Amino acid sequence: MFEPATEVPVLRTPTAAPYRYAGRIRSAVVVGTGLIGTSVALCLAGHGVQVHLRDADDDSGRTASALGAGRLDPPAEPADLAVVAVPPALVGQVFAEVQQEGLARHCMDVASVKRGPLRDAEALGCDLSSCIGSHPMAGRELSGPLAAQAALFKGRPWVLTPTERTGTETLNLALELIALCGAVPVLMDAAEHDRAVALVSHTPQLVASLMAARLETAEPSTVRLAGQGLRDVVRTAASAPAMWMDILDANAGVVADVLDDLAADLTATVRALRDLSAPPGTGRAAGAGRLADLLRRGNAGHGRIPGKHGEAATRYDSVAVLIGDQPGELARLLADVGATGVNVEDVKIEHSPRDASGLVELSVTSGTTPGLAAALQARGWGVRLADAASPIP
Ligand SMILES: NC(=O)c1ccc[n+]([C@@H]2O[C@H](COP(=O)([O-])OP(=O)(O)OC[C@H]3O[C@@H](n4cnc5c(N)ncnc54)[C@H](O)[C@@H]3O)[C@@H](O)[C@H]2O)c1
Ligand SMILES: O=C(O)C(=O)C[C@]1(C(=O)O)C=C[C@@H](O)C=C1
Repeated sequence: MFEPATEVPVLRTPTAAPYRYAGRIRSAVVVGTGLIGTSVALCLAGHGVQVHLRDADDDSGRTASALGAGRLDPPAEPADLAVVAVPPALVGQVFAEVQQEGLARHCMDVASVKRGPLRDAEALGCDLSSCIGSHPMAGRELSGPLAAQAALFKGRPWVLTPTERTGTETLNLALELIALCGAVPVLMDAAEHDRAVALVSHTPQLVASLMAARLETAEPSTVRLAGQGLRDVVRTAASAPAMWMDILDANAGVVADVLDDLAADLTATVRALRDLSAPPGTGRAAGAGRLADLLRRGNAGHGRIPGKHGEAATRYDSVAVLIGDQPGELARLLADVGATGVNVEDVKIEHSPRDASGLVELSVTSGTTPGLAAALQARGWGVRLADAASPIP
């Protein structure tokens, strides 16, 4: 396909390998100062890069600047790199503007689809040797600069889609940007990327929306019972519809193929449940078998989701601690955990809908739970040990 740059290690699969920072990016322009653009800008500014911000919406630019993401004036001479973080349908147009204005010597975008922006840039006559497509596999269900986080990309895969026309310097700058954001580069071609994200990102978004849509007309007394299971499934249903329309528009056929397979599984599951609800001796056993097989396949698929830093999912034990709903309570708990010397790998908080309390689930390395639970109990915390270890994706 193309020759990877020699100076910076290029990885086909995510690992937590260290990167050399070659110091190529001294200045950058971030176009689109929403969630992703501002998060990137905060990373760059945090590494001493001179960051210039541009957004079609003045408020967005001003807010990002006030957060310390960069300055609002344009660079006096072309910046080393423009990071284009606008909706996917506008990427080609913004690449063309950056090149026509001489705003930066190289451009990369971060859009969630890769074939469309490349096609648009080509159609608009952009110099593709200095443009590169990319997609950080990290985000939030929130938009805008106020949702930005410098740590958003830490340990996450960040896809790069260079073509045979991409210049080595452009690729090196993109790799350096990914390194500065603490992410892990994964090289793919644009079509391969779009097929992969149809399964791991675009279909999950639709499933979340479909499930959440079921709640629209549900009885308030039903919705009130929502627990963590539902919240985990529907979190991304809160995402901005306009952005997702743009993404799905650019990958519609591929996503429809994945949904066809899912629809077949749904139909089979409905049949299995109908059989299971029939009187004994009329196919109940077969229905139960097919349902059990689906649940087993779910376990197997879940187990394939990589853990932190792209490693195989690690199994952790968990300790659940009851905390009161008062200022400083969580900080006091974490300080007490810290005092025991046990490293917390993940924290989940389940709020009680009725009481002024919550259940904090601390995931810790397997084997450390008995000592941790005893130490916390000794400090007055109400503690429950979970029966089963849970993998952290
Ligand atoms: N949201 C996510 O989780 C996520 C994750 C990875 C990649 N992405 C991709 O990142 C890009 C940005 O997404 P976001 O979530 O940050 O969106 P956002 O809505 O938070 O920010 C987009 C910003 O682009 C600005 N903008 C629109 N048109 C512009 C133009 N012509 N010139 C300058 N600014 C313009 C908007 O005013 C807005 O501030 C999208 O391409 C998206 O597909 C999003
Ligand atoms: O976790 C979220 O809220 C996301 O937005 C994540 C997510 C994803 O599906 O992984 C969504 C779309 C982006 O293109 C990249 C990341």
